[in-house]
Amino acid sequence: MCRIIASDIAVYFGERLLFTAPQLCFSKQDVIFLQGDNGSGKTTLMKLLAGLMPPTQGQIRAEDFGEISRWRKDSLLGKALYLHQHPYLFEGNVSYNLKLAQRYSVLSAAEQRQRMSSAIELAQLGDLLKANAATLSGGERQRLALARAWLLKPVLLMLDEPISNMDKVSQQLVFSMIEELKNQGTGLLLSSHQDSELIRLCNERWLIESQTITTSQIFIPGTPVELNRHHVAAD
Ligand SMILES: Nc1ncnc2c1ncn2[C@@H]1O[C@H](COP(=O)(O)OP(=O)(O)OP(=O)(O)O)[C@@H](O)[C@H]1O
Repeated sequence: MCRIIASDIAVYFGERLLFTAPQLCFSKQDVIFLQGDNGSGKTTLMKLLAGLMPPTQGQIRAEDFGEISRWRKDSLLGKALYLHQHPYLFEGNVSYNLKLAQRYSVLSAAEQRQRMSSAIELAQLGDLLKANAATLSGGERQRLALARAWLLKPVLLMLDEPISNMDKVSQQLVFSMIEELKNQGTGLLLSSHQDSELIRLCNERWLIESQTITTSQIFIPGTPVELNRHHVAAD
């Protein structure tokens, strides 16, 4: 099963310890709620798992992804997609942003077409296709960014505060897209600095508190619990 495993990691900025974590495992089909106060290190953890920065101590490795490309062979880059809470959009209109993202898709042409129309419908971007991305509201930007990720059908996706600062309508649209990604088997890591509706979708919680990351199961009534799913064979 595709997964990213962090072992005995610690992150320091200068002398300051941000957090430590003995063992974290983020697998396809996991839906994890990452909770911690502002400044506790949620974004930093996502950057580590995306391979955008290394931990100060410890090791992070990817398993079972196959070879994406030669230059990425030993790298975490490109394995878990990370969406920043203030997403970067390309200069141009909404349609251009979607088409540019699709260039990186490895799906068949038919599936790409199908995902493009479902992305536009689910994110309700139909009336905005010709709008300049720079003029979009915060909620519309988030919806466009999630639609771009949707096009790629990622194995693992990390969403940083995906429904913060959104009105109810945008929250509901994003919530539905996340739920749909979950149903399709995408592994999700969803961060929030507060209690959130998102936790209803999750089967695990990672909590950053007192500079330590702890993990616990979230038991959803009526859902079978898969035993030993977090057992990681020692190297
Ligand atoms: N490159 C860096 N150098 C020094 N300090 C940093 C660096 N990156 C992050 N920090 C600090 O680490 C802390 C954690 O930042 P991070 O963005 O990971 O927190 P967060 O939990 O995502 O916060 P929020 O909920 O406010 O988004 C902050 O105090 C931040 O200023």
